[in-house]
This record gives sequence, structure tokens and C-alpha cells, in this order.
Amino acid sequence: MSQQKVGLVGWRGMVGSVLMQRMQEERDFAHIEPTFFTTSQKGLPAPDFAGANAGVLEDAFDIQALAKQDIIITCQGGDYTKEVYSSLRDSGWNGYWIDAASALRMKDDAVIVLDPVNRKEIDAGVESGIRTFVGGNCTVSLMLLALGGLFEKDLVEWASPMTYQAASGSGAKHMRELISQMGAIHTNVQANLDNPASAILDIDKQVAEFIRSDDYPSEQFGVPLAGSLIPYIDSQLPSGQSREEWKAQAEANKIMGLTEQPIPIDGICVRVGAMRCHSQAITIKLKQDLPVEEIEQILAQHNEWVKVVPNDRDATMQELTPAKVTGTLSIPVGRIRKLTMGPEYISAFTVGDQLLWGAAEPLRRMLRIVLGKA
Ligand SMILES: NC(=O)C1=CN([C@@H]2O[C@H](COP(=O)(O)OP(=O)(O)OC[C@H]3O[C@@H](n4cnc5c(N)ncnc54)[C@H](OP(=O)(O)O)[C@@H]3O)[C@@H](O)[C@H]2O)C=CC1
Ligand SMILES: N[C@@H](CC(=O)OP(=O)(O)O)C(=O)O
Repeated sequence: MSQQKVGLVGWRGMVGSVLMQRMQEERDFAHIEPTFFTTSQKGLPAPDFAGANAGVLEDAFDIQALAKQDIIITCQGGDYTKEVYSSLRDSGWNGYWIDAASALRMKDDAVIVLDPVNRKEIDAGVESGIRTFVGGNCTVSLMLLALGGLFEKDLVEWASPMTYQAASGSGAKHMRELISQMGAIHTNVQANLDNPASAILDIDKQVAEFIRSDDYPSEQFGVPLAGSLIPYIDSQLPSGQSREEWKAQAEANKIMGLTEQPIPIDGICVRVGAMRCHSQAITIKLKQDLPVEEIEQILAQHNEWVKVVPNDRDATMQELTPAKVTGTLSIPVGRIRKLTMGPEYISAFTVGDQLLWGAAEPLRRMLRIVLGKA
């Protein structure tokens, strides 16, 4: 049988590069005939990820070239999806569209993919003729992988995630700016810092004045991140929520197939100076009073990536941080304890790489499902 033709769009961006890395590690290219598309470099040589000459880059806006593909995976972003998707479908193309962007997520004829949580919904979608599969918001996917056991057993009355989101969620330029901000602070205060006799309050004052000054690099974020934080992510909605906060309940319930009686999931999303791991402190009201050991067991058994970290100071400091998790598929969840509000109220803290499980990994796994290889 001939291999399926797969068009790759957005492969050299940040999310796309992580996807290409994972596809090489998992030998996904052995099962497909790839064509690489570009919005800006048409005709340049295509990369040799597949281990063979893949020809030249094709125009990502050429509907006829796209329509030759059985499957298209795009990490190019929502603007690209909005520009191309409808024209491609209107042309009669009925292939699989697998997308990292949020543009199509809430459409009735699209499934949000996170197969360790909703493989049944994905399979039912494929079976019923759905051809559009979209990766979820990073924070939502990471929360569901961490707490999947409790949701699966219908134990959650409501959840309130307070997030600590990495710079990578804003894009590559923002990651670079975070490092520039850190370096600029150090450079500005170095002479005082190197002098053991200098007073810490003088150093602090100098830093505060610098991060508020025009010399501090903040072109991308618009305000300081290093030495500060930003308690607003994405656009403003009339509900008072940020769009990132709105996604928690809307997307999580769609992923779990709970559209009739959604579980309330709402909190505040905050950008912090981490590189590419999102963390979340989650308050959960359970439907019943369960012992912590049983809760830990339920969480640990849900999927092969979640890892329960005991609520112990050393274990938490070693295992439950962006520094530990970055670049891995591991989803540690810890700080699980009863809160003083009552026996059904528990806390949890979780960390996950927002470019891996938060973006690229669900897409390559969806490709495998479509190929019948998962
Ligand atoms: N960042 C994130 O955390 C997440 C992002 N997403 C979605 O993925 C989309 C893409 O995000 P992201 O990967 O961060 O975007 P990038 O800005 O890193 O890449 C997007 C595109 O920019 C073009 N580009 C121009 N100059 C360069 C360069 N020097 N290096 C690499 N690419 C370049 C490439 O297109 P071309 O080759 O055609 O020129 C590339 O595909 C987002 O818009 C969002 O919809 C989804 C989940 C998480
Ligand atoms: N908004 C996320 C990243 C992202 O791209 O989300 P979405 O895929 O839902 O647009 C963040 O800033 O951390």
C-alpha cells in the first residue's frame, strides 16, 4: 500500500521544530510521504528529516498543492488557518487537517485532541467522518493529563487552576526577551553586586528603577517579566476573564465530551519568568471525601506520563519544577493535600512542558491515529 501524503506547514517555527524533533525520535517519517510547505521560502530545498530528498518547499497558500495531501499538519498559527482552511475545504478537499492553532477548536465539526484523555471521542470522530483535529490550549492539556484520573472517575465538582505560564507560550521572540531582561538586570547592577560591602536595599532600589526605565528591554511583552510577572494572558473578554482563562472550562469540557453538563473550571492565568514549562496550582472540590492515598493512586494510574510526587519538601523541590521537567514528556503532580476548607477540598500542583505535551505531542499522536499506527 502506498504511503499517505502528509503536508507539513509551520515546521520551522518553535512549535513546528519541536514537532519535527519528536517525529524524528519516534520514526514517524518512516510511515509518510512528506511535503514541506512555507509561507515565505517557496522553492528553497526542503529539510531532510525523512532521511530522503524531500524536494523543495511548496507554497503554503497554494490550495491545489495543499489539496494533493491526504493529511495536513499545521503549526503555522491561527491567521494562516483562517486564511487557508475554508478555501481548501470549499475546493472539495476531504483530507485530515491537524492543527496547533486555536482558530477551529470550538467548531462543532472539529475534535480537540488529547488522546490519553479522549481517545474514545477521537475514534468516534474519525468514525463519524470528522476530518478536523486540533491540539488543545497548552494549559488545558497539561491540566487534564495531570488530573485525568479524577475527571475520568467523575470525582471533580469544580476546579480552580491558578497558572504560572512560561515565556514560550508567547512565542520565540518573547523567550529571547526574557533572557535579555535577565541579563540586562544583572549587567545594570553588577558593580554593586560584586561589592560585598554594598547594601542589599541599594541593589534592590537600583533594580527597581532599572526595570521601570526605558533602558529595560520590554518590546515584546510590553512590561517587565524578569524581576516581575504579568497577571494577564491573551485578550480581554466581557466576562472579566482573559481568553486564556476562558479556555480552561470551554476546552477541557469539550475534550472530555461534557458539553451538556460542564464542570466549572476557572482561575487566573499568570505569565512568569520560566522558559517553556507551564505550572498550575489547582484547588479542587471533589464530589466526595477520599483519602489522599486513594487520590494519589487514581491520579497515578490514569496515563503513563503523569507522576505523583509525594507532598514532601525535598521531593517537591527536586521533582516538581520547570527546571526539572523542561524538555521532557513527564507530567509531575504533587502538593496533594486536604485544604482547611473541608475534607472534599484538595490542592494539587503540576508542571508540564508546554511545547511538548502542551503543543506538539498531541498532534504527532493524532497523525499516528489517522495512519492506523497507534
Ligand atoms: N507558542 C506556543 O506555545 C503555542 C503555539 N501554538 C500555535 O502555533 C502557532 C505557531 O507558534 P510558534 O511556533 O510559537 O510560532 P513561530 O513564530 O515560532 O513560527 C511561525 C512561523 O514563522 C515563520 N518564521 C519566520 N521567521 C522564522 C525564523 N527565523 N525561524 C522560524 N520560523 C520563522 C515560519 O513560517 P514559514 O516557514 O512559512 O516562513 C514559522 O512556521 C501559534 O500561532 C499558535 O497558533 C499552539 C500551542 C502553543
Ligand atoms: N496562550 C498560550 C499559548 C498558546 O498558543 O495558546 P493557544 O494554543 O490556546 O492559542 C500561552 O500564552 O501560554
